[in-house]
Order: sequence, then C-alpha cells, then structure tokens
Amino acid sequence: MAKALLALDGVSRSFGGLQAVRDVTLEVPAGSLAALIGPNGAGKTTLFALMSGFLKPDRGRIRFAGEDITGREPHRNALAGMTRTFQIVQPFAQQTVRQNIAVGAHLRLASRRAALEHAEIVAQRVGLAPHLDKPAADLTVAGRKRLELARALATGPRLLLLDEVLAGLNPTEIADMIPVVRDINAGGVTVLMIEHVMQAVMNLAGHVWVLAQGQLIAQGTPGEVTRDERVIEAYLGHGAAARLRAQEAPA
Ligand SMILES: Nc1ncnc2c1ncn2[C@@H]1O[C@H](COP(=O)(O)OP(=O)(O)OP(=O)(O)O)[C@@H](O)[C@H]1O
Repeated sequence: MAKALLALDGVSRSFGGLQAVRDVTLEVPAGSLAALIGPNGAGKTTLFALMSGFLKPDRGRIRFAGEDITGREPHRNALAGMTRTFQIVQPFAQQTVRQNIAVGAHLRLASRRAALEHAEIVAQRVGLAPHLDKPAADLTVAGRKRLELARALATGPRLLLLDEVLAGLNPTEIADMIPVVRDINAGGVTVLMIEHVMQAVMNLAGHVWVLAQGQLIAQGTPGEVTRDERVIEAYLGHGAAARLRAQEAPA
C-alpha cells in the first residue's frame, strides 16, 4: 500500500452532549482518490474540519505528510499542502473569476501579477477559462462549484478535501465535473471527497469510508460498501437489508 499522506488515529469530537465524531482511525494513501460517505448528520463535515484544522479533536492524533498536525491552524495546514472546499460556496461576488481564483494562488505567490497569471492556468484545468473576466456573481451554480474547486486548487495542494462539490448540480453537470476531479487526481493531487452523489462515488473513488452517527461503519471499494448490510441499514433504517433481500427473493 502507498504511504499514508493523511492518517487519523482515534479521532473524536463532541459538541456539548453530542458525539459528532467517535474514535475515527483511517489512512489516506498518497495519490489516491477516495470518498467519505454517510447519511445526513453522520459527522462527515466535522471530520473534514478536524482534518484541516478548523476544529480541534477532543481525543486522537492527526498526521499529515509524516508530521503530527493535531490542532494546527488551517492556514498552516494549507501551507503544508492540505486544502478543503466548503459545502456552501461564498465567492467574492463582485470580483471576477480570475480575481477569486487568485485569492487561492496568493497562498504561495506574493506578487499580484503572478497570482493572476496562475489563476488562468487553474481556470483551464477546471473549465472556467471562458469565464475568467466575468464577476463571480454571474456564474451558474455549476460555475460556482467549479470556482470553489479552482480556488482550492490554486493553493497548490498535495491533498484536496472536497466537501460536496457536486451538490445541487444536474446529471449533465455532474457528468461534466467527474473528469475534472479525475484529472486533478491524475495530475498528482490526492483527493478525498465527501459526496452524496453515488454516481460520482462509483465512477471516481477507489476507496470509500462510510460514517454513520460519527463512527466508521464500513470501508472498501464503492461496490463493496454499497452491498454492506450495515451501510444499507444506516441509510435506509433498521431491518432494511432484510426487507431488500425479501423483495429480491424469487416468489
Ligand atoms: N458547530 C457545531 N455545534 C453543534 N453541533 C454541531 C456543530 N457542527 C456539527 N454539529 C452536529 O454534529 C453532527 C454531525 O454534523 P456534520 O455536519 O459533521 O454531518 P455531515 O455528515 O457532514 O452531514 P450532512 O451530510 O448533512 O452535511 C450533526 O448532528 C450536527 O448537527
């Protein structure tokens, strides 16, 4: 197995009496394209926030590129090469697409000109080149999702944490985005995505972790986890796997 770029060991986090993430241990191999799935409220976004430093774990350790980064601030993690996107996309609406992407590029490029030039290269990778001079406010939902991806990519990540970059897109837009994510990974960026769109998970992810009520309940290939009884029950409720089997059984 390839060396782990990101490793979580027994990570937990509560909000008051609610244990949002419980004792999660996982390793994301360098170069992989993997997914984190689970029902609403399972703790996926909280886990991303813990990985990237937006939240501190109550227990457990997090390592990135061989270094213990537990509790380290997001900015320092981004400098080390870990960048996340956000579910709710909030571009600077009156700024152009180019200027928005340049914000990400400024992490590594101090010069305004260099950041704006880099923004153009990144825009090409995510299919936003024709829209570079538009205000971000003029983009469609699909365009804004690409912009969120571009801003993250412009930081030069080794690991990209994508939080539902396909949410709200129609099937054609999803089909158009799948190769964009695949190409980013093929270009050497390790990708971990939170995704509800199973078509994308099945198409893209080599490995899937399933979170339910804060705990990892299954992992494997997309095919393996979607056949797993614990996963079916987590999504459809107790007894669902047996009901499905009964429906499939010949009369
Ligand atoms: N800052 C917070 N304060 C209190 N409770 C929180 C906070 N953030 C998340 N939670 C709770 O923690 C649990 C996990 O939430 P989280 O957003 O991580 O789930 P999720 O799997 O990302 O869900 P979804 O798929 O709906 O985005 C939920 O019960 C949520 O209400």
